[in-house]
Amino acid sequence: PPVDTKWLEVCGTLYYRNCEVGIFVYSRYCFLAKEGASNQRSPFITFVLGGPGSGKGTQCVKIAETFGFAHLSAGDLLRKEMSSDNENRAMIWDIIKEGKIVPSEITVNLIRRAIESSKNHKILIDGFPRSDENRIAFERIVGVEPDLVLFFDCPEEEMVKRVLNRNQGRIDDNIETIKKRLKVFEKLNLPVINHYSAKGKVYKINAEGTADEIFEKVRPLFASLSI
Ligand SMILES: Nc1ncnc2c1ncn2[C@@H]1O[C@H](COP(=O)(O)OP(=O)(O)O)[C@@H](O)[C@H]1O
Ligand SMILES: Nc1ccn([C@@H]2O[C@H](COP(=O)(O)OP(=O)(O)O)[C@@H](O)[C@H]2O)c(=O)n1
Repeated sequence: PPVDTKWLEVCGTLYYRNCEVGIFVYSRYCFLAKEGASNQRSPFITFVLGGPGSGKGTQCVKIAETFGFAHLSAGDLLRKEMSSDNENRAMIWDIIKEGKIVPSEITVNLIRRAIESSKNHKILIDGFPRSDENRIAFERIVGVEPDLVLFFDCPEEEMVKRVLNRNQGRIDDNIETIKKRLKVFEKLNLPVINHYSAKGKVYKINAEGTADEIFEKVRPLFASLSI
């Protein structure tokens, strides 16, 4: 099992006082750690995709509330990184302002840490992967594939309208950046959806209508999962 250095120190100290006690405590620790590791359930991962403003975040909140999922938003993780003091903040700011895709290593590592620190094994990853490069980096770094991919299919005019009304003070919710984001979505994100469609993992939902109406189309899918 992974060794906790604090425990190693404790066992070392005990060992010097009384080697049998040290060995006993260490072997007991190893046994319990192994048991804990094998009891951990492997995560059930759902990628939630769709164009900017298609309603991914809104539906994720409802799924999380109703079905007990953890909601990890790639965009929120990047915005948090952008507003904290770190070496990547200026670069992330520039890329988001331009509607481009942040280097995969950065986003995947933020998601990996969020998955690791979540106690929930049912996880929604909202707004990721945005490109084949994102997808391949996730497979390499996190080492798993999604169990399910939700795709909110929404007409462009509706997405533009929603984003312009979002009113959250985001640097990318303006008409110039939205046009760029829509182009990036078509060029880089649709191939990811096609990749998972070919694997039979995509559940496509027409994202027109009210948020409640759309959730009624999402609900049966999650209600049918036995996880
Ligand atoms: N079905 C809907 N009809 C109208 N407005 C919506 C709908 N779903 C979400 N919105 C609003 O549109 C904006 C974008 O939704 P959001 O969930 O943030 O989309 P995304 O995460 O895909 O960018 C938000 O202001 C949200 O309140
Ligand atoms: N996997 C991701 C997700 C978001 N992003 C960046 O974050 C921006 C906002 O993403 P978001 O998912 O919060 O917003 P929407 O496109 O859903 O409105 C994107 O336009 C990208 O610039 C990224 O680079 N890589």
